[in-house]
Amino acid sequence: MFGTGHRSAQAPPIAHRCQGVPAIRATGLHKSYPDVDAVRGVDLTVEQGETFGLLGPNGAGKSTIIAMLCTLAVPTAGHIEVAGHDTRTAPGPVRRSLGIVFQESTLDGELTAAENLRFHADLYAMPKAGLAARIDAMLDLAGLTARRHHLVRTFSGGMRRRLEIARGLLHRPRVLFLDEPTIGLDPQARDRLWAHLREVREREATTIFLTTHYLDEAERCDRIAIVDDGRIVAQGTPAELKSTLAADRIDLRTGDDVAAAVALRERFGIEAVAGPRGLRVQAENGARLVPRLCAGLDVPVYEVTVTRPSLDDVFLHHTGRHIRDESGGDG
Ligand SMILES: Nc1ncnc2c1ncn2[C@@H]1O[C@H](COP(=O)(O)OP(=O)(O)OP(=O)(O)O)[C@@H](O)[C@H]1O
Repeated sequence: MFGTGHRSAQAPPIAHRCQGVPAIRATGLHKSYPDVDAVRGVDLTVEQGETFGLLGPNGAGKSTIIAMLCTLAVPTAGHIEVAGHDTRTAPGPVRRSLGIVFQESTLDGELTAAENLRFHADLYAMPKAGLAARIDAMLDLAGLTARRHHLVRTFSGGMRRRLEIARGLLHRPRVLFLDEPTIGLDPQARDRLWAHLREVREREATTIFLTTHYLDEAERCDRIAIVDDGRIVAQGTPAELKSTLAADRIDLRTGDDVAAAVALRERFGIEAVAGPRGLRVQAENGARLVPRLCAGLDVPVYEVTVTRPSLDDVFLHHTGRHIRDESGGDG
């Protein structure tokens, strides 16, 4: 289990005290198993206070990357620093600097919410002074003050996840790692969890590093790395990544798609393909083009939709595949 922490339970969030050192710096990460090279040359830097997401389909290597960053897996090659500590030479300080929320719950259902937190405090040898107040604060952050004496086995999936986050934060880590934090939650519970993560970030000043295969969750991160087949294929803010794809998608429902396709080719030099609603074309500045397109077609146009590039388009651009086809995730 993770090592002991001897900071005062009342100390301010350490993220305020160590400006300048990246929360995470990983270079040349590789992880090979006998049958598969799960991670094949990953470099990433996460600044303090960022919410950073690894986006990728199932099997892309996200959990393996997070496991190496958390010292739970030893890299085959490469170098990692968490909060300035080397995971190979200083695993203890690294472990004290991080909190982890795994995909599978590791709470004890036969203990109450408060008992689960106290158990964690014992594991981390947190000092008794200020501990009760810290537990109160974490239960308040999780919205579970009224349920503090209830057995965890009576909690909903969302409540458990919030309690796990509270537990991960109890010892004031500099980085909170979350592996697929919303897996198994319904859309409302997912939304509530994201609101919760925003509050965590504001109140605790913690760097948040998460994995997801949901495009809408990746959109909520400050920066993301898109992972496929053990490699990072693109990295940046969601807006930056989407801006690298110039073309918008325009879907047209017309009175005569064949005639419209001919007119688009002859008058605008645009090749249309069959789309879900009729015709689909790709073009820069779709919103500006639409009035000209409609005026230039001799057939009735019943419906036009312009869609800006999505992170799925970015994934498609870099890998030739849709992320949601493989993950069953949303769009
Ligand atoms: N302990 C292990 N032994 C052997 N192969 C493994 C091990 N852990 C992961 N792998 C393999 O490494 C590859 C990457 O798996 P990983 O779990 O990191 O992907 P992921 O992106 O997190 O996917 P998921 O979202 O399904 O967890 C997969 O091919 C997986 O089968």
